[in-house]
Amino acid sequence: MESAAETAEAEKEVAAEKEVAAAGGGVEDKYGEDRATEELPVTPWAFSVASGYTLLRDPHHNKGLAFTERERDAHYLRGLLPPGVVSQDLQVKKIMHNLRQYKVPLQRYVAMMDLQERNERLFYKLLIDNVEELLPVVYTPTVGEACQKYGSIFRRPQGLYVSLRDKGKVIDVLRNWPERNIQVIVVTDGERILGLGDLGCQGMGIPVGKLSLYTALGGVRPSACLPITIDVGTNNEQLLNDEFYIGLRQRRATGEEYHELMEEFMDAVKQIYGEKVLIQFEDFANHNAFDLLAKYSKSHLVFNDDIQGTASVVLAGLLSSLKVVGGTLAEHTYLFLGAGEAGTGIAELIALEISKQTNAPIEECRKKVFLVDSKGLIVSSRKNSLQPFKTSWAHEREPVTTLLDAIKSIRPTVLIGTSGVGRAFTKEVIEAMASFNERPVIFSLSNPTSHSECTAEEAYKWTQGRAVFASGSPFDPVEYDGKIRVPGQRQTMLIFSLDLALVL
Ligand SMILES: NC(=O)C1=CN([C@@H]2O[C@H](COP(=O)(O)OP(=O)(O)OC[C@H]3O[C@@H](n4cnc5c(N)ncnc54)[C@H](OP(=O)(O)O)[C@@H]3O)[C@@H](O)[C@H]2O)C=CC1
Ligand SMILES: CC(=O)C(=O)O
Ligand SMILES: [Mg+2]
Repeated sequence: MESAAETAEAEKEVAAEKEVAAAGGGVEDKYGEDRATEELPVTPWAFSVASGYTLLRDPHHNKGLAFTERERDAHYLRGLLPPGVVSQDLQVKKIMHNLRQYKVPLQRYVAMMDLQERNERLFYKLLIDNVEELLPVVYTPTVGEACQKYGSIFRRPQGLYVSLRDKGKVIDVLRNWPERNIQVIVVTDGERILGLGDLGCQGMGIPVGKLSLYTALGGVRPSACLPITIDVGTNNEQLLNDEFYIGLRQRRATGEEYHELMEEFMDAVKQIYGEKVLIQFEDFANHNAFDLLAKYSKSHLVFNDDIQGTASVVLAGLLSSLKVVGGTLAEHTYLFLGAGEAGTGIAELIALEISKQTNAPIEECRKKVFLVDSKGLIVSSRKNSLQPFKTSWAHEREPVTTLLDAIKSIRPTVLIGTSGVGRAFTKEVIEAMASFNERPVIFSLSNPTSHSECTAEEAYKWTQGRAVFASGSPFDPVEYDGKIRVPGQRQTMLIFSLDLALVL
C-alpha cells in the first residue's frame, strides 16, 4: 500500500508532468487523438494500441524525447529513448535551428516531410508557431520544386494514389486508407500544378501541402484529411523519360476513360466517407476543372480551390485595397492577364459582388471586367472559338493582341495576373498602369515565384512606390524611397483560415 506521503508525491509528479505537457503541447488535443499518450490504461497485447517500439514509429502519437517519465513507463518506452526528456518547445527550437542551416529550400521541404512522417504533433506545432517562415517551405514556392523532383526525393508514400490500373476496384483502394472519419479530401490529377503544368503523379505534393494548411491554419485534425492523386498518365515527356518517375508511364487518358475513372472515384468517396465529406479539386487543367465542378456540385460537396478559393481571397484583397485607393468596386475597371480557372473565377465573383452592391444585372457588371488570354483580349469577334467559361467576357470591342495595348485602350485601375507566365508584367506594362492611376492596384497571382507576373520590387520601383501590390507566392518587404513596403499575399490558404486581412 502507498503511504499518504507517497500518494501526494505521485500526484505532484502527475501534476508537474501535465504542466510540462501543457506548456510544451502547443496543439490542443481537442479530438482526443492524443489518447495513446495519456494516462489511460494501456493493454500491451491489444493489437490496435501502439506502444513501445511501434509507438515511436507511429507519427500520429510519437512525441520522441518529449515523452515524459510516466509516459515512458506506461507505454513500454524505457530504454528505447535516451534518458533526457525534452519539452516540445525545445524540440521546436532545435528543429528550427536545424532547418535554418539548410540554404537550399528543397532540403527544408524534405526535412519538414520527414518530420511529418515521424512526429505529426511536432510538425504542426512547428508550422503553427513559425507559419510565416514555414509556409513557403510546405507550400508555394518550394512545393512546386518538390513536385518537379518528387520522384527523386520520394521516401515514404504520403496520401492515396488512385490510378487507371485501379479501374473497377477504386473502392478497395479507398478502403486501404487507415482512417474512416474523413472530413476533407484534396484531390488533383496533376495536370496543372501551380504554373508548372503537367507533373502527373508527382502533383501529390499539392494535396499533401494544402491539407497541412487545413490543419495548421484551419484547425482540421490531421487524421480527418486525405490527400489523393488521380493518376491517368502524363503528357510531360521529361517525366515519361525520367527513370525516377513514380507514376503511370503513359500519355494522359482523356474522354470517356478519364471520366469513368473520376465517376468511379467520386462514387466510392461518397460510399465510404458519406455525403458530408468535402472534396476540394486542386490543380486540374481547366478543360476538366469547370466540368467536374459543375457535374459533381449536384451530387457531392465539392469546391474548386483554383476557381472559387482564389476568387474569394482576391475579392477580399480588392475590398481591402479600396480602403487605400478609394472608390467602390463598381467604380473600378479590372483587367486580367490569364482567362482560365483563376482569372474567370475571380472575374465572375467581382461581377457578382458589384451586382449585389448596385442591384445592376450581372451582364452589366461584367462589362467592368476584361480578360486577356494567350490570343489577346477576349472580344465578341472571337466568340465562336472561345471555351465556354470565357464567353461571358467577350465584350464588344476591337481586338487587341498585347497586354500593353489592352491597358492603353481599357485604362484599368486594377491589373491582375493569373496567366502562369513569369515576368509578363514588364516595365512598360507597369509604367502604363502608373501613368493614369495614382495608386494602381497590381496583383501578380501566379505561382510559384518564378511564374509570378512581376516581383514586389518591380511593382514598387516602376510605380515610384505607388502600387498596391499583392502576389500568390510570398515576397520579402521592399524598401523604396526610405519606406518599407510589405507586399500582401493573396493565397487561397487564407480562405481556409478565414483570415482575409490584406497587409499593405
Ligand atoms: N494565388 C493563388 O491563390 C492562386 C494562383 N493561381 C495561379 O494562377 C495561374 C493560372 O492558374 P489557372 O487559372 O488555374 O490556369 P489556367 O490554365 O486555367 O489559365 C491560364 C490562363 O493564362 C493564359 N495564358 C497562358 N499564357 C499566356 C500568355 N503568354 N499571355 C496571355 N495569357 C496567357 C491562358 O490562355 P489560353 O486560355 O489562351 O490558353 C489561360 O487563359 C497559375 O500560375 C496558378 O499557380 C491559381 C489559383 C490560386
Ligand atoms: C495557390 C494555388 O492553388 C495554385 O497556385 O494553384
Ligand atoms: Mg491550386
